[in-house]
Order: sequence, then structure tokens, then C-alpha cells
Amino acid sequence: MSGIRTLIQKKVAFYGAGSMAEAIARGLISRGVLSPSSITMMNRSNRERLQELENKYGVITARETAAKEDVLQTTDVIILSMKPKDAAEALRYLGPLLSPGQLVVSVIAGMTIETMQTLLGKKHPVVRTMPNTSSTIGLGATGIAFSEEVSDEDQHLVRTLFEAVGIVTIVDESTIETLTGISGSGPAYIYYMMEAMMEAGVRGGLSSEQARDLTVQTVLGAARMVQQTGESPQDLRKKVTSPNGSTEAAIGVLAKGHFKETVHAAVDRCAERSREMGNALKEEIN
Ligand SMILES: NC(=O)C1=CN([C@@H]2O[C@H](COP(=O)(O)OP(=O)(O)OC[C@H]3O[C@@H](n4cnc5c(N)ncnc54)[C@H](OP(=O)(O)O)[C@@H]3O)[C@@H](O)[C@H]2O)C=CC1
Ligand SMILES: O=C(O)[C@@H]1CCC=N1
Repeated sequence: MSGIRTLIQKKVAFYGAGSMAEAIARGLISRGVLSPSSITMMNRSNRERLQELENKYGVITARETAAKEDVLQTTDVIILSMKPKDAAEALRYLGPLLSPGQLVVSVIAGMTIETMQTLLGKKHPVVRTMPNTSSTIGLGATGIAFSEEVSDEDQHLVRTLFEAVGIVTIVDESTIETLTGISGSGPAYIYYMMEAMMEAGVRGGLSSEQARDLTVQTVLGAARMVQQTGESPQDLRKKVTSPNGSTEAAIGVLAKGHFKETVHAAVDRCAERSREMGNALKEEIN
């Protein structure tokens, strides 16, 4: 890939090399925003996983402790992408290695800016984000909250990184748990709905391939209709729903099952769970 002009001339390290790190790295590389040689990925111990990422994307990986330390001390942007339960230990380790010019960006659900800075042991510039796995194909939706210490230039850099893999919205940190309930975890709700529609199709006699194709196109078409017509989902729903017709009958069943209330409760519970995970991290400080 050397010789190909990329948008950002910065070194980025993923500290944690799981699904979310892969989704963002893959999106950044395929969109030409970062070259694979500007990306280092590292994890705790799974060497096979690092080999897989090297083979798939040509990224650099750091395996030995000395190599990891070197990356953490020198890389422009460090993206914290481990599970919340592993974050406290990782941040405590990272804090003393950081120098002032480096930027720390977290994708970790629940972990507040205050907790990050306390665990790092200083008011280092940090960014709290909530992306989603659709970043893999450039259709992600990421919420971003900056700590006061993040410069305008670094705010622009982070925006550019995440805009390369989807849409970005800058939010007040107080709303990021709700945002997690909508867009961070949201893809899973849509997949769950799709699973149910496909199962129902097969139960009614369609082949699994037919049920899959029809469901996928229906979800895709419905999302695109909202995006491209500018009409509200409610108005678009009414256009599908003939008086006393089949859609009205189906919506009636969903309403009887408290569909909207159930979705609201799911989003609320997701946000609450994010806060619980954040509080568990806060407790680790004391
Ligand atoms: N998946 C999703 O849809 C989304 C996830 N997130 C957030 O992304 C984060 C990661 O989630 P996900 O990718 O699903 O998780 P995964 O379990 O897929 O990956 C976690 C990674 O972190 C690594 N890790 C754990 N501890 C350390 C450590 N001390 N030092 C370095 N690496 C470490 C693991 O390495 P090893 O395997 O060697 O232990 C693994 O590579 C979570 O905090 C989650 O809240 C945010 C938005 C969406
Ligand atoms: O389930 C989780 O905790 C993470 C956060 C958002 C999506 N996955």
C-alpha cells in the first residue's frame, strides 16, 4: 500500500484488537484514510488473532511487552478498545507511558472522561466515543464527547477518523449512554428483528434464502426511504398501511405486544447498563 496517498498522516494504535477495533481499522483502510502501515493493533495475549489481522489487512501488530510499550509511548492516537472490565488495568498501565502530544480515544461503553483521566493519573486529553460495528462498511454512526483538554486540531482529527467510517455526531457526554442505546447497540436490535422476520418467512413456506433476501432488502429499502425521501417513519408507515388491510392487522399485533414500549424499555435498559458498567469502573478507582 506504500505510495498510495492517504488522508491522515498519523500513527494510530488500537489497544485491544477485537470486533470493534477490527471494524474501525478495516473501514479506515478500505476508505484510504490510513495506510495499513500507520495502524498498529495489539491485545493482551491472543497471538493467533494478531496474526489473522496482519494477514487480512497488512496492519502492524505488537506482541511483546517491550514492543507494546514502545507503541504506547510513541503513537499519535491510541484507541482504547478493550472490554470495560479490562479497562482500569490497561489505563493505569498506559498513564505513565503517555507524553503530552498523544491523544487517547476510547470506544469503551460506560467509561466516563473523568474515570479515564483519574485512571491515567493526569488530565490528559481524552475523547469518549460510541461507534458501532457498521463502521466496517463505512456506514457507522459514532457519538463523540471531548474532554476540555482536547485541542481544536485533535477534535478535527478525531472527527475525520470517524467520519471516514460513517456519520459522526458531537454530543454532550451526559447523553452518550442514551446514544449507546440507539446507535451503539442498535444494530443488534435490527438483527434481532431480522432474525424473527426470516424465521416467520421460513415457517410460512419460503426458502431460507428467499426469506433472507426479502428481509434484507426490506430493511435496506425502509432505511433508505427514510433517508432519501425526508419523510418521517410515521408518515411512511401510514403509506404502507391500508385501512383494514394486512399491515394494519400486523401493526395491531405489534401494538398489542407493546412493541414501542418494549423498544423504549430496551433503549433505557441499555443506557442504564452502560451507566452500571461505568460505575463499576469508577469503583475500581477507590
Ligand atoms: N462490539 C460492538 O458492537 C461495540 C463495542 N464497543 C466497545 O468496544 C470495546 C471492545 O468491544 P469488542 O471489540 O466487542 O470486544 P472484544 O472482546 O471483541 O475485544 C476485546 C479486545 O481487548 C483486548 N484486551 C483485553 N485486555 C487488554 C489489555 N489489558 N491490553 C490490551 N488489550 C486487551 C482483548 O485481547 P485478548 O483477546 O488477547 O484478551 C481483545 O483483543 C468494548 O469496551 C465495548 O464497550 C463500542 C461500540 C460497539
Ligand atoms: O454490548 C456492549 O456492551 C457494547 C456497547 C455497544 C455495543 N456493544
